Amino acid sequence: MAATSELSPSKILETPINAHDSTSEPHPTPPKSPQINEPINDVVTTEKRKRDDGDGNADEDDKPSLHPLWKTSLCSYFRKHSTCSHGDTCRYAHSEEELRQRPDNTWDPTSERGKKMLKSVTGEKIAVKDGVMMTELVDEVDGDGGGEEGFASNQALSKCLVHLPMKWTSENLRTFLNEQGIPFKHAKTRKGMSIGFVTFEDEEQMKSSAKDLQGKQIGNKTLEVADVNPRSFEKKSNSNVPSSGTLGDETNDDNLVIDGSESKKKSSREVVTPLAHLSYADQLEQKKYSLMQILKKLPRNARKACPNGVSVPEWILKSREIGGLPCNLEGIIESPIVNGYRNKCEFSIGNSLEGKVTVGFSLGNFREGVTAVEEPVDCPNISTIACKYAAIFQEFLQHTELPVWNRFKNCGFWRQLTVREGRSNGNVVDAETFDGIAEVMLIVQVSTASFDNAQVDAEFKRLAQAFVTGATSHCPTLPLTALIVQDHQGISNVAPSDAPLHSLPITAGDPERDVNISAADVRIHDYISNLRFSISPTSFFQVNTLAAEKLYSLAGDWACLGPDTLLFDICCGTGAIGLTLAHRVGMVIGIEMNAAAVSDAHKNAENNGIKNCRFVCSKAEQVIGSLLKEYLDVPKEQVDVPSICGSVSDIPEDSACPDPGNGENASPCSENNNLEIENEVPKESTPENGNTPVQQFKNVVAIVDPPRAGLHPTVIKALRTHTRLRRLVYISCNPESLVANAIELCTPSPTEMERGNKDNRGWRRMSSAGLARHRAKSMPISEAFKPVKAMAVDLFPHTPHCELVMLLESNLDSQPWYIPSAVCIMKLDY
Ligand SMILES: C[S@@+](CC[C@H](N)C(=O)[O-])C[C@H]1O[C@@H](n2cnc3c(N)ncnc32)[C@H](O)[C@@H]1O
Repeated sequence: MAATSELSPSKILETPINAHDSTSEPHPTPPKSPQINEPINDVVTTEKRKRDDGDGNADEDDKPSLHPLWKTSLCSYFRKHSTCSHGDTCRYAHSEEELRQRPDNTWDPTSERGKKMLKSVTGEKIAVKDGVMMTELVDEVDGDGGGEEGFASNQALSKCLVHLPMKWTSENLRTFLNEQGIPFKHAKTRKGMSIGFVTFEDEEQMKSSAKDLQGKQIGNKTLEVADVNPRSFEKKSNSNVPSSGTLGDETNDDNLVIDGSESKKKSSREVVTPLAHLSYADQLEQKKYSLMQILKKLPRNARKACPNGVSVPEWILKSREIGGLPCNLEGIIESPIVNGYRNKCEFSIGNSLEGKVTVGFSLGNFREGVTAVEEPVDCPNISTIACKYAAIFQEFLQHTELPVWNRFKNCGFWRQLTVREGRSNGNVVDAETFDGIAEVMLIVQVSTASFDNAQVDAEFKRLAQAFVTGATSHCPTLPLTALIVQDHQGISNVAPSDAPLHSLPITAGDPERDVNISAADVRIHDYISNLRFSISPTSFFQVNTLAAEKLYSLAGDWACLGPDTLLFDICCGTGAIGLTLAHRVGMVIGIEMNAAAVSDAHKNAENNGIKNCRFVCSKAEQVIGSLLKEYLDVPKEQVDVPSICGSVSDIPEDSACPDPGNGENASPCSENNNLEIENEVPKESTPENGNTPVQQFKNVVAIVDPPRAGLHPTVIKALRTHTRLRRLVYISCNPESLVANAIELCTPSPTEMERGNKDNRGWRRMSSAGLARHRAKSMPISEAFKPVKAMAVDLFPHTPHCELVMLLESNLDSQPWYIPSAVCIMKLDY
């Protein structure tokens, strides 16, 4: 990879990107060098590819000018024909062995390794290629009985097995070892994790068994064997071993670190900012390439899902001319700042590989056996201020009497630190002086259950004092606006939005200022497009404010807004999109399930003097139908738009629809948010009282910006089937779910509905695209959208993530089946 980072940006941009996939044949001509912010579609022609690598005979190491993507994709021509006229000089790999890893550490998604990786990512199981780095107390390994002596007393004769099937019990593991003829003394698994612990009779048995087990296949998983070492650092007196009953029965000798090979260990920089070793131009190139690979799934899957007897839409046919893409990917908008841009950082708390209680980033996935936390050293996306507060907190934790959360035992006290920053208007943050960062909110997540109130209160006082002293003793003084404690008992650190919050006084004993503001009133502020935004502790706000400004204005431009426009801002958070675009439309309806964010949105409208917005607090799937009906289902004579069959709210919520492919609900929601419609802004502009007659909105647009899982099927169905909604701007930080949702939105309807197509069995094993194809079949007959254009906006420099924006439009007249009366009959049929 050294050659990659040495390449100059201009070199990269002059070098063609391989974007041909297994469906494009014969060999495509590589596109003219794509420039940042220019269309980057690779045109497929019948010409042969030109070589760009001289005679192609030199060793890879001797080729500093090689494209970073050299041999990082499999040659589709070779795959199909088992031959390729370029032979060894082909820039695409002819075998899995020849295939190189991409600079962002991913593999060609069509390769075996790529598929494996994709599977593990979509199933939320991040592969442990980084080794096992468990630094927590693991003496009580299993809860499923066995009655055996724990292995803690035999650490020297124990090994940790990684990549076991998650569901295996200790009995499964023991059966497996017996079947494989592996002798052992004890064997246990850990519930909810893919690791197990095996203790052997003696060293010789351990060595030979470890050798036999290493690399064994269990299903599609490859077993890894890691060491279990006593944590010598724990032998010293450790103030983090609690005096309370929760962890108090541990002896220091029971503290273990399970450790993979040295060579595999990663730094927090590599984990958090895996692209940081590339120049920014190269990073953008990487992201475009990855996005293109994902976007190609849209026409492929929509074609597959296209019903028999219905002609394949033009956009799918044309996709071959643009390298298999669904529409032009118009480029990628750079982030205005690339370093220290994050205004929100969540720091884990755990033991470092050296055993020190550390506030920083986890080096991997807990379920896969990685618990080590390392300081946020050299992570260029993290602001200096956030690192300073992490360091202050880490120092505090060295002397606290309360224990750090233990993920094995689900007990402990200190769990997580979140640092949120607010800028002053128009300021680009200066990493050294903190100029531009006007406010900081610290949120410390704890679990107070089973701890003595008096002790907890005393610790909170010391904590507040530590932050105040740390902030004021720094030169220049660090801003500190609020200190919040979030009390959360759950297994993972992801707390529900209604987890109790308490505000701690941070006034350094100044009685004048020593009033405790209620946590519900605590906000920090930031600016987008000159509007001031209030942000509550749990409200979503884009982490890169300056880049978000570009994202929102792009979405507004593509939405074709005007005074006649009714804009639905779906998943609106604090109202950022709707409010920044409110001056360009007649009215905004924002929908958001987080009550604190909706309250922020109201405040933000009021504080910025915006009167044409209404914010509704609910899950979008629960209100989208009734809102569309309320605003759009007006008598025919009032609206100059063909109307098919009335309201989507007539469509029952699809309770039979499975959850998104990852097994999670599309929208986790705290119970108290459901279906509550909060006060509207402004009251007098709602249609019920007639001040804003609904017929004035000739143009109806939705901008959706859902969480990573994408939109709920009910929302997709409502957006697609409402005849007045013809333009949809989809913003997503997860292009996979955008593509999956777009498959449902863009696949043509059959001429008549298939009956009994609700068999969702097996959806858990489906890819998100497969599931979308399946769902597309049960979409009521309706006009499909078509992808018009797409553009990326880089909100996350140094990481593989990127926001993707896609414009989808529908054109009712172009549908051959569109005969209003006939359609109505079909709909009734449905
Ligand atoms: C990616 S954020 C976008 C927020 C906002 N558009 C912005 O740019 O700041 C997604 C938002 O969707 C909200 N959300 C998640 N599921 C939802 C649902 N089912 N209905 C409504 N809002 C939802 C989250 O609370 C979060 O505020």
